[in-house]
Amino acid sequence: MADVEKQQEQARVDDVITKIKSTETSLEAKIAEAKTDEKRINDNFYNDVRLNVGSYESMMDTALSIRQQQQMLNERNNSWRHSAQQLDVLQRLEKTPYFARIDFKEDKAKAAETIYIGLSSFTDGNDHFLIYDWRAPISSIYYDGNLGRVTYQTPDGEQAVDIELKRQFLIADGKIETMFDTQETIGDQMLMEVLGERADTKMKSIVTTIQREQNKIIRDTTARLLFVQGAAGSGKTSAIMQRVAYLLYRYRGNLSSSQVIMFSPNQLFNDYVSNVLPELGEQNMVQLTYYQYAARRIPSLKVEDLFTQFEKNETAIDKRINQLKGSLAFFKATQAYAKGLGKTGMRFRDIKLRNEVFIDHERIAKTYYKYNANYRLGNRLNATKEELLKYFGHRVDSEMKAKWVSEFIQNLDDEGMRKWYGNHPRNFENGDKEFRFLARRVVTSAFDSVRRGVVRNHFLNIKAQYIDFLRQVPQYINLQQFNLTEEDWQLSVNQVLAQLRQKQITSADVTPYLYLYDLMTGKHGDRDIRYMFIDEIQDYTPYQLSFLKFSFPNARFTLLGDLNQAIFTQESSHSLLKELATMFTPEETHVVQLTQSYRSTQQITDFTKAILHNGEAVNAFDRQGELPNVVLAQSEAKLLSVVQQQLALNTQAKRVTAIITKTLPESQALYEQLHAQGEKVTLIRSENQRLAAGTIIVPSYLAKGLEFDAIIAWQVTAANYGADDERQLLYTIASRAMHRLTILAQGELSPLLADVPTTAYALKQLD
Ligand SMILES: Nc1ncnc2c1ncn2[C@@H]1O[C@H](COP(=O)(O)OP(=O)(O)OP(=O)(O)O)[C@@H](O)[C@H]1O
Repeated sequence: MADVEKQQEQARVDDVITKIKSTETSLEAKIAEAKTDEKRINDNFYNDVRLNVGSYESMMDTALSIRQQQQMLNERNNSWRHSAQQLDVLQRLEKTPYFARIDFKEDKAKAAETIYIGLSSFTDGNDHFLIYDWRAPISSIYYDGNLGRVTYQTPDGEQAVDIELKRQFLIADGKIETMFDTQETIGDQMLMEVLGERADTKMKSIVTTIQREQNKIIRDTTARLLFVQGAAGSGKTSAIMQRVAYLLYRYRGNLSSSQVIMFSPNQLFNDYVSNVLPELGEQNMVQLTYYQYAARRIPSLKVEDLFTQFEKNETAIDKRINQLKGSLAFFKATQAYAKGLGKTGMRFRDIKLRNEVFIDHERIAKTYYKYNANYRLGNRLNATKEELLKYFGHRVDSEMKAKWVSEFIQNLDDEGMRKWYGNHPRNFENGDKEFRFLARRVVTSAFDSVRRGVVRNHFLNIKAQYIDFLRQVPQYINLQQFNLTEEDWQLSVNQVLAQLRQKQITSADVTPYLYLYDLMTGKHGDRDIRYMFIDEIQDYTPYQLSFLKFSFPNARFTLLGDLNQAIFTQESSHSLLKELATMFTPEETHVVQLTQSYRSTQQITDFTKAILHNGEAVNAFDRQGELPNVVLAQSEAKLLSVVQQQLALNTQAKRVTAIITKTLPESQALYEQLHAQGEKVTLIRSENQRLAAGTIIVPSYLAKGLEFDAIIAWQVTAANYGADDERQLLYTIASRAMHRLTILAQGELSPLLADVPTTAYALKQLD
């Protein structure tokens, strides 16, 4: 491109940066002022507040004045925080003001308009846009169209324009490093440059190179359920991070990041993606794992964690039972059972006070079932609680006459009196009234655990109820359909009972347990959450998804997954899609399939996709690299030296390596050995760790969703990956590699690699 043109563009960049800097200066002044203001209010807080606690009226006055001061403080605080956020964005813009330019015509007869697109919009003093936010409606044409006629969505409907020029820039520290005009949607050149970079311990945003299909996901605002099936490395996770940023922009003022939740596969992954939104100038949404969500709701039980779930040995019957417990049929059975509880069968516990029955379960049951059969469980429960509290009140009244109460009050010293009166004024009409006041306080306090028990539903016996439900499941579900006998089933219920007695619950039981409890108590879920994102959807059961839909009734769902990578639900993952289809109506469901894989070189993608049988489509991106290596050795010592050699090679090529083992004990053992040899490696043993820079060793189930320059897959043997249901796991492991893949096995290689063409890898057999 002509140098003149580059100079002109650079001159514009310089001009925009000068304007950005000047806006920064005025923002800084504004922030300083708001902060000083805040400090002044804070310092004078108690001088400015009228403190008067003499009478009730003057106390109200004081409270009001405190509230006013508080409000003033909050306003100042908000204002400088908002400005600080703006400043943060400007500081980013100052380094890279924009990455694209588009020239287009709305009308053939008119002159072309030029816009520049960057991380955020920026206007000059006259409200003239110097930079358009990448999320603005018009910016969509950068991602969507080729040159020529294109249309884009605006809040007022579709708009058509003719694109005459599309120019991309790489600007660093205010200097244009490269710029080129492109015919493509987003030039391959730019994408190639980005993809050739090294992996990082933190995910990066893809804002400059979003692909057309991804743009569809990012900007979809009409679906209630947006389902994305995407091959490994096709940018599902990247696209949802961008989508959150988009939604926060599109609904600014009406949607806050706290109304957006993302369920992710593990904590390590949360840490991995934690920089993307801040990089885009937005706050992170709420991120949690399903385990955290469930465990937080039942603090009294120990919920089976990821490690146990993955490493336990399940029998074929266990697997079928879990499949049943994850099905929609089981979800419906829970509903049907709960409905039946409106007539009979609710289990109640006595409410006790110091080991004595205070309200016995029969009284509770009688109260509960005296209401009309049409009453919903939640209303029935509330009415019961009201009634029980009334009864509690009567018991307090009669207890006030007890001898211990008058003795207690008579023996109170001044300090004790003060405590029982609290803030209550002591102007009683007569001594009798005063005594009754104190007696009520004393008795209510003595009975307080009973009142709390009523309010907090302690008289419900959820454990017994859940077991009762499980026992009755054969009445609702045909066990034969799940290839189970009545005996298999009842034996499994005994196991659940034993676990509950030890205050434990498996991941297969925790969701039905919570759902049953919610139905019993009439809980309606969290209505505040507007958007739910679930990544790695293939590891969820239809039951869990239905439960999440119930728990977040006002949320729109974006579900992302790769049916090729189901590591917990394996064979049932393909029926998931069918079951999903029944959860939302077809009109409100959008399905997008991403088949292009961006993460890995063509050689790695071709190798990994050959591991799959009847898999979902995967297309390699044309980025060339080495063939994957497969090395076989007879002894572990030999294999270990191969690891060391490969690590040295990778380091030399400035590639960071992750060694992935199947299980945690294997990771630990390998770590010990490498460590003893003086290798610098970090063992990732729990999801609560952070990803370290340098070589890491990680068990397979923690590597979900992550990516690394180079992968060494340890012990890909027939013993470790022999069964067909480990195919998806092996695929997941291998597809983490961006540039290099090494597969190692001692003895017999996994038969799951048998169908990979021998031309797709380099084989070395050591003796
Ligand atoms: N449009 C894009 N521009 C640049 N890089 C991209 C683009 N799309 C994806 N990538 C890169 O490809 C890699 C894989 O993306 P991502 O992790 O989002 O894929 P995924 O579909 O979630 O993968 P998996 O299911 O295997 O975990 C990342 O390095 C990401 O930055």
